[in-house]
Amino acid sequence: MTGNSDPKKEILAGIDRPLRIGTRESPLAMVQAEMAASAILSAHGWRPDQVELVPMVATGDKIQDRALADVGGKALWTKELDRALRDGDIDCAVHSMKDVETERPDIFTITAIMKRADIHDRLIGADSIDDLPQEAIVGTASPRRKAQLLRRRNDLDIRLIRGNVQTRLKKIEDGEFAATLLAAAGLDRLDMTDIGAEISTDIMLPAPSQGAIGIETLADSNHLRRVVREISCPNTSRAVTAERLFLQELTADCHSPVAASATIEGLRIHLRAEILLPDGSECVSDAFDFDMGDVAGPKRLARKLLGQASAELKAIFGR
Ligand SMILES: NCc1[nH]cc(CCC(=O)O)c1CC(=O)O
Repeated sequence: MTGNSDPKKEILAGIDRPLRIGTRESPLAMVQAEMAASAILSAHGWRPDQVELVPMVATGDKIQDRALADVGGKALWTKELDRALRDGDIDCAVHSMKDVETERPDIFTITAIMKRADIHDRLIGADSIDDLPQEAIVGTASPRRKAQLLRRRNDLDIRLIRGNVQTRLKKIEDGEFAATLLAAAGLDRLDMTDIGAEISTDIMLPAPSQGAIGIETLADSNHLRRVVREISCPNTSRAVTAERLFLQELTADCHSPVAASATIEGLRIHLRAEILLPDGSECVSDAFDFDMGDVAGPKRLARKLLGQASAELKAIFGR
């Protein structure tokens, strides 16, 4: 870096080609990448042609016949973007933070987390979980949603549903499933704001990081980090970091029956969380308040929940 001290100038000077933004190519991922792109453009006052989306297919998108929780190997949503980022084919990668493992290769860093959207889940196919017919077939690929549904309605017939948001909605229309659950954030971003009924977080606490979009860069690229971090929302970052530390302490991921939701209250973080048996027969939940910088807070909550769990529930988390 030269001694020239106008940071904006340095940033612009470094970009002798458009900023290449990597994304999965599902319709939702593309919308999210466009949101990141336009936020970067307006943060730096760039012209539209100074960013470029680079779409790619993730392993998780290719495998449609099984629950991803059953697929061996990790990084099902991130592997392809990781390779492109590592090889310099893209400058940054846009992810749904919910799908990003807590253990990431050291060469990457999550440089920005954008302002969070609605964290709720929405039920499609009925007005509420209690309104579902006896033994209704409900589609979900999420062990968390499955466990939370069964906890409230153990008569329900929960079956695997896969595919992107549009595919899943079609399966409800066609009557293959009576109902399904989708993140409000995804539906809203796809302009489906009037689809589905909001489920209270008391019934269905969301997945850690739900509703948050993150942008990853190489850890050693100061230049790109400065470009990208402009679009980070500090409070969303703090909340998502707390939820991810909780998840990490459990050695769990988005295929685990785990829910967590942090909110910022002044200089404190309020973190609610729960762990469940997959059949919903056990749910251990609690909430902690801790200071913003206290990275041990989320870990204490994780250990407290494990401490109250049965041997069977502990075993889900390898304890
Ligand atoms: N695992 C798929 C996934 N990852 C992120 C979202 C929604 C968007 C978000 O939470 O930001 C979804 C779809 C869903 O759960 O309905």
